[in-house]
Amino acid sequence: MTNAQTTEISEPSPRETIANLIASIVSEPERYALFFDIDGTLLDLAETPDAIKVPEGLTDDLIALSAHLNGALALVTGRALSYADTLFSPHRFPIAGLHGTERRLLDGNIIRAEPTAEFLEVKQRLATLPESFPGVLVEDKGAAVAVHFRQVPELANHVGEAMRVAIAKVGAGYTLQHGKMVLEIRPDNADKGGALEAYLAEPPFAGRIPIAFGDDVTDEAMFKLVNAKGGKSIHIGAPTDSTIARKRLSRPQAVRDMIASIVRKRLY
Ligand SMILES: O=P(O)(O)OC[C@H]1O[C@H](O[C@H]2O[C@H](CO)[C@@H](O)[C@H](O)[C@H]2O)[C@H](O)[C@@H](O)[C@@H]1O
Repeated sequence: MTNAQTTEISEPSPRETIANLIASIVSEPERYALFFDIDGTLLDLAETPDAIKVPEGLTDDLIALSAHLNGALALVTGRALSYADTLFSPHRFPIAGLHGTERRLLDGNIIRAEPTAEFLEVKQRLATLPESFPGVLVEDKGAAVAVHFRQVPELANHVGEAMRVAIAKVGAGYTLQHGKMVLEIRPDNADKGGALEAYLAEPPFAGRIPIAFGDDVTDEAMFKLVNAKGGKSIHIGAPTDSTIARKRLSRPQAVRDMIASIVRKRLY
C-alpha cells in the first residue's frame, strides 16, 4: 500500500510543521502523550541486535521530556521489556515489550503471556538454525523468538520457510511477526495498538492526545489506533515506505533532534 497522505514534516507545510508540533508540546504538555518505538526510531539500526548504541544524552533528554509531560511518555517496542530497561538504565520508563504483548503496569507488575510447552520446544529447535544456515542469528527474547537474516539476506526465503514450519508447530496463542530483516514468533494476546490503548486508559496517559513514532510493520497497529483517536502518527523512513502514518521523519536522528528541541525550548 503506498501512502499518498504521508507528509514530510521536516519541510514547511500549510497545515502543520514539525516546528509547530514541537511548539504545541512545549506550551501545552498536559494535552499530549508520546509513544516511541526503539529500533529504527529512537536508535539507529545496527547489523546485529546487540550492536545498537544509545547516543549520549538521549536517556537524559527522554527523562526530561517525560517529566515535562508529567510522565506521559512510554516506549513500545519489539524488544523484551527487560532488555529495553537495560538500554535506559537506571531510569525505568513505562514500557510495553515484545510488540505490546508484555507491559509494565503503574504498580510495577508486568502482564505477560506465559510461554506454552510447544513454543519452548520450537524455540529450542530454532536455536540450532544457524548450524544449517550460517549467518542467521537467533534472538531468544523469553516469551518470543526472533530469527534475523540482516547479515545473510540471500537466506530470507529459507528463514521464511523455517519460520512457517515453526509457527505451525507452535500452534494456538502465537503469531508470525514480520520486521526489518527478521521474522519472529510472538504471543498473539496483543499488539502495539493494544498496548497504546491500555496506556491511554490509565493515568498519566488518560485523556491526552497520543503521538506515536515508529518505523516498522509492527508500528502500524499503533498508527491505526492513534489515527482513530485523532492523534499524530509519525513514520520514520522514506516517502515511498508503505505506512498508514500521516506524518514522516526521515531517520532516528530527526526524532532525537525533535526530542532535544522540545527539552531545550521548555527551559526558556
Ligand atoms: O519495535 P522495535 O523497538 O523497533 O523492535 C523491533 C525489533 O528490533 C530489533 O531488530 C531490529 O533492529 C536490529 C538492531 O538494529 C537489527 O539488527 C535488526 O535487523 C532489526 O530487525 C530486535 O532485535 C528485535 O527483537 C525487535 O523485535
